[in-house]
Amino acid sequence: SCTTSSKKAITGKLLGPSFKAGHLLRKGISIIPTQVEETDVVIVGGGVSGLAAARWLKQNSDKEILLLELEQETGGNAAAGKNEQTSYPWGAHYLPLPNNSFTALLDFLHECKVITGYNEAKLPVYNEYYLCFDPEERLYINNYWQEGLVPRWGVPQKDQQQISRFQELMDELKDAKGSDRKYAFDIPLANSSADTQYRDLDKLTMLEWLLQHELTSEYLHWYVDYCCRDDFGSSLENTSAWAGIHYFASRKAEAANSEPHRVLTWPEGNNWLVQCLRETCADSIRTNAMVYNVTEVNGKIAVDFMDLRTQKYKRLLAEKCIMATPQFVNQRLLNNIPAISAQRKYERFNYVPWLVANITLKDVPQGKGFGLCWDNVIYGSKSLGYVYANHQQVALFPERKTITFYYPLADDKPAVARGKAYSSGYDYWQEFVLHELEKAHPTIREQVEALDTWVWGHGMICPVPGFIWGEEKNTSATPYADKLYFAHSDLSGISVFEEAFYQGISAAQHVLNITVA
Ligand SMILES: Cc1cc2nc3c(=O)[nH]c(=O)nc-3n(C[C@H](O)[C@H](O)[C@H](O)COP(=O)(O)OP(=O)(O)OC[C@H]3O[C@@H](n4cnc5c(N)ncnc54)[C@H](O)[C@@H]3O)c2cc1C
Repeated sequence: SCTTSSKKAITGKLLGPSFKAGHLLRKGISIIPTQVEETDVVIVGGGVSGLAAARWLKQNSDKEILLLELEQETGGNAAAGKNEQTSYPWGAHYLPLPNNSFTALLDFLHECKVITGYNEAKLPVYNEYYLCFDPEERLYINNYWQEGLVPRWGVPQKDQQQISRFQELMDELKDAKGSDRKYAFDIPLANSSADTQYRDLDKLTMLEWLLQHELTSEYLHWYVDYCCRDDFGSSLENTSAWAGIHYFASRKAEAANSEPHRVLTWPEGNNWLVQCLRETCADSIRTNAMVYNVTEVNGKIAVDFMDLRTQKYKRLLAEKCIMATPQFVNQRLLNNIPAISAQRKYERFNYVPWLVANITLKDVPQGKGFGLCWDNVIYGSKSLGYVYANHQQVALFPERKTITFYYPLADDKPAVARGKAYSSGYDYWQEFVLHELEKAHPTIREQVEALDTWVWGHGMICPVPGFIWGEEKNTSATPYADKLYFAHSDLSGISVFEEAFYQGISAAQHVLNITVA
């Protein structure tokens, strides 16, 4: 924690990923450790991608592996916290029902009993405790809470018609296939059609695409912009149209006991899934291990790290290594492999900063209209509203409620937004969050007891036009010398659990020389 405050009797802290480590890595460490250990495979980074790679190697080989994670806990962006009443997410909070073609993910969900079995039609049966309970979503619009997030309350007829036309276009694109017979939009996105008819949409912004289709309604624009901010932290103006459409057209789930649009969620968000992944490889994980240099020594990969607990420097020598770290980190770690540092460019890897707050209240004030839901969004606000963490608890009427507020800092260029975010203290963020929430709940301040904030300086990769199917990302994902592999969600270009999981598994398959299906 950085600072604490008791302003207005609301207690709170400002938290975030290890800032000191980032500073050390930017400055550079040139120490060559004398303490050396050997292993078969090293995985750098213990987010979803690194953990998915470790699980796969454990289950499909007898290789000795070691996973090095900078923070005290694994999980990366899918971090979670806890108060006396409930667990809550600091990052990722839900997983949409996956496509049934993504069998590796279904197998994992079966393993951790999120899927309890399959019906006669081979459709997955989902555990009812993890399917988001009703009521799922509401939107505060024209001074009223309406059910669902698509704007309707007080929305003029002509706008509603445009919204319907947009939804019809998305439904068509959901079924569309390219000349290679692959879906135009699929998850993992690497399985999507290579047909230029679709991939060329990556050259446009989502706003340009809407305008090309004469979709001009401000209500529709707000809704699509909200969806881009929710999934990518970016706005209509800087999201690739391919990525924006992917949000609506890539999901084709079918379940035995659920509507396809429902989501899987837990009070602690996707950290629940992280714990399941972690259990499969716990004995191979070393936390508080800050990797600062990865290089090639006598045909092996040398991974140098500092043990943050003992301040000792160590080297691991491995046959193979998976970098499950984002490229803005790899950029600092791979400088001593000339073939990599000379060839790779990172300018187009843009990471949007995010602000997340967890707020404990006596009660969420009731406004006019539909009651408290899991996801509560405010029309016209640049925040994503809030998620109600107690929603998935089975206990009724908790004494205190906890809500998680999300805000992507998408208005400035990422580096500028990051600078501002790092230089703002706790009091600034407390006021910022309360001000946003007051747009729907004018009396909320009186209810708040604790308000903690978390700044993600590099929250999410932003799919700016030309990035997803561009050269730069492709080059960064290419393995080096059959020894060094890359597996972070930024190499998909969109930051979601499914892509991180896919990246981890496909790197692990490459390590084992298995051709990826
Ligand atoms: C606010 C927010 C909300 C989100 N909500 C959702 C959601 O609801 N649903 C969803 O599917 N996705 C969501 N996401 C995205 C999701 O969290 C990510 O896609 C996914 O968890 C990323 O996993 P990863 O392994 O690719 O990367 P990361 O989580 O970035 O993992 C990288 C790991 O590497 C470690 N590391 C970094 N540097 C070093 C070093 N030098 N040495 C050792 N280790 C190092 C980091 O500490 C980290 O643990 C959200 C993201 C954010 C920021």
